[in-house]
Formats: sequence, structure tokens, C-alpha cells
Amino acid sequence: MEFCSINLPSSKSESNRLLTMNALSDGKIKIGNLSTARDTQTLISLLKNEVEQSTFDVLDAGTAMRFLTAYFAVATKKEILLTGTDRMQKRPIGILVNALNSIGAEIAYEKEVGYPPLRIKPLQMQISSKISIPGNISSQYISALLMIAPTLPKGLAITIEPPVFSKPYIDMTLGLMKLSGIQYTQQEDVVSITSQSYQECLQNVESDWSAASYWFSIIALSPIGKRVFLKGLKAESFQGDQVIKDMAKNLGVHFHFENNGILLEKENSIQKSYLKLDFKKCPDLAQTFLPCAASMKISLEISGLESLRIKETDRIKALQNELSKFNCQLTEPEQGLWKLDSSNFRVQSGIEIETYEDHRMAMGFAPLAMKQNIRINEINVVNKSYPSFWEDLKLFGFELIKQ
Ligand SMILES: O=C(O)C1=C[C@@H](OP(=O)(O)O)[C@@H](O)[C@H](O)C1
Ligand SMILES: C=C(OP(=O)(O)O)C(=O)O
Repeated sequence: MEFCSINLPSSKSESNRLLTMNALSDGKIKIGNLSTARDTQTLISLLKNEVEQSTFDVLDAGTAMRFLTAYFAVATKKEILLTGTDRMQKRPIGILVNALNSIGAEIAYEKEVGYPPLRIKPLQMQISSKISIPGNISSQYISALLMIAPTLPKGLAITIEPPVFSKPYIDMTLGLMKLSGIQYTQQEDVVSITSQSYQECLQNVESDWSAASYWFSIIALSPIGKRVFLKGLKAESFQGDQVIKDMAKNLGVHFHFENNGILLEKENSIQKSYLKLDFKKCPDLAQTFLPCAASMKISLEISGLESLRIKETDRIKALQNELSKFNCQLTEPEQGLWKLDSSNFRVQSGIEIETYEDHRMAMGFAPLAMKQNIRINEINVVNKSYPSFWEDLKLFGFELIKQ
């Protein structure tokens, strides 16, 4: 049977880490296959213009904001201003700023305490080599601190206070640092990194598993036997979002790794009507999985959604609003425990999906067009992580009408 092949974008998470480590090592890390995602392109251009500029605007790129805060705190030679979109100015950064200032950095808030924009002065002297940081707000703070640790004269021991959310992203940071020649020790909640240099190396960025997740959803909603091939994905990956391949088995999606990618196929499998899921390690998959499960009338008991409130938008509210248009309710009956009632999922004409300046709202709901025509507003949001998303849908056979 015919199937279409999709060239996924490469991972923006890996790209942005490698770019940060390359800047910290004065260009020792050669990077192949950098992502076309706007978040990565923004970081590339900010780092390229570092010498001439003194104001740096990350737009809506969370990793760029957090990684550059740590980078400039230890590497800038002049006072700089680091800023972002209105939404970025509402995404907390106080935990990271406090940690950096406790090491000796000089970071001040330009507007509201705890939030960007930040004014950062050159580091004079490292005054401490130990910090403790809560693990349940954003792992990006921890990744940012890990990457600068080897460049500090006294190194750094970071205690990551449990519970830890988004842990695979911390492991990805440590994995890429190791490949770039950095040694570290990890004992219970403490990661210790001595002062040392990144080594010359060549790193190739993998395809993006978060982007791949939308294809698992599309195949889940396709007729039995429908297939798609996703190029560049491998069985071994630093990206925690690879768990989508196991999660999507519950949606009747079979996968098979081949030499240069993964083949997905809709199988004739018994479908469950209820699932229990935890998104603590893979928060970005929630917007893929919930709309898809809803439209398959699979109700969910969900944990691990806490961090969604401080991402591109309040993603819980956004999901609640948009799922309710399909007669599905997402509620939080107990703190930290959500329920999605999909039993009354209903398709109706004229549904319009709002995207709240959040790429994952557009891409998470788009597969529902397998069931009915839907209108998605502000389609350019996808550029943040997957610029060719709509073109790829056309390759698969989606009919797109621009209005
Ligand atoms: O480090 C990273 O590359 C990311 C970490 C996660 O954020 P949190 O650690 O804030 O959950 C994830 O949601 C984001 O898309 C990318
Ligand atoms: C949360 C995301 O990105 P960031 O935090 O880097 O803006 C995302 O891509 O879903």
C-alpha cells in the first residue's frame, strides 16, 4: 500500500542546548541538522549578533529565555537586556534568577519581580558553588544551570528538589553535555560538575519527537491500514517525547523502526474507552493526546499537567475551552488530578479552534479534521516548532482552505 514520507523538523530542544553549549565553549561544538523552528532560528540570530547588540528579544522561546539568562549571567562582557513577548513576560523566571544571583551573578528585573525582562551585568566573581532548586516548576531552569556549570571557576553542585517534572529534558541536557566532553557525577538529588572545558565535537540533531506526535494522532484517527513514514527518528533518542510511540498503542497505532525512520500504521485493535495517563515526563504531549483521545471517545484520568499553566499559554484553560466545543469536559476534581470525559464527544459543523498563540494548540487539534471540517485560527503559530506542518498535512492528503 502507498504511504507518504514526512521530513520532520529536527529537535528544537536539542538544537537550543547545542547552540548554548557552543556559545559557552567559544565555538567548539559543530552542529549538524539544526532545527528550522523559529525558537532555534531566534537563538541562532541572537547569538550571532551578541557583540553588536545590547538588547536581546527571544520572542516566545522559553528555552532561549532560560538558557540565555544563564549564558549571559556568566559570559556577557557588558550590561544587556533580555526580553520577550508579552506572554514571555508572564512566564516566571525568579527561581533561575535567584539561583544565578546566589552564585554571584548580577541580574535585576526591569519590570515585575520574578519575570522577564531582565537586566544582566557581567559576573565579577563566583561566590558560591552550591545551589538548590525546586524541580517542579520548569526543568529549563535546571538545564540552563547545568550547561553553565563547567564554565564556572569553582564548578557547581546542583540539588534538584523533588518532585522533578520534565525530567527527560534534564537527562537530555546531561546526555548532550557528556557527548561534548563534560564529566559529571550524580548522587541522589545532586548533580556535581567541576570546572572543565567543553571538547571539540560534531553533534547531529535528531528529528523532533514532539513534532512526530501529531502524526501518531493522525494515524490513530485514520482508517485501518493507513500508514505514514516519519524520516529521521531512531529507537534511541534523548527526547522523552518518544513515549508517544508507546502511548499511541492504546489508540491502535502500530510502529516499526526502519533504517532511516519509523513507519506508523493504523491497526485493527480493540480500543479502550478509559485510560490513566501521567504527563509529568512529557508535558508537551498533552495537547496531542487529549484532543485525539476525546475524538475516539476515550475518557482519561490524567496527572502531571501542573506545568502546563506557565507555558505558551495556560494550556489547561486552552484545552478546557477548545475540548468543550466538542462536548468534552476537562475538569480537576482533586488537586493534581484531571478527568477528561469524552463519552459525549460530538462532531458538529462550523467548529473554530482558537490557538492562544500556542503552536501545540493548532497542531494538537488539526488531526481532528480527519473527522470533520474544522477551522483553525492563527495558523502561523506552528512556526515556533514545526514550520512545515501545514505543508506536510497536504502531502498526507489533507485539504487546506485558507480564508
Ligand atoms: O528543555 C526543553 O527543551 C523543554 C522543556 C519542557 O519545559 P518545562 O521544563 O518547563 O516543562 C518542555 O515543555 C519544553 O517544550 C522544552
Ligand atoms: C513549552 C514549549 O516551549 P518553550 O517552553 O521553550 O517556550 C513547547 O514547545 O511546547
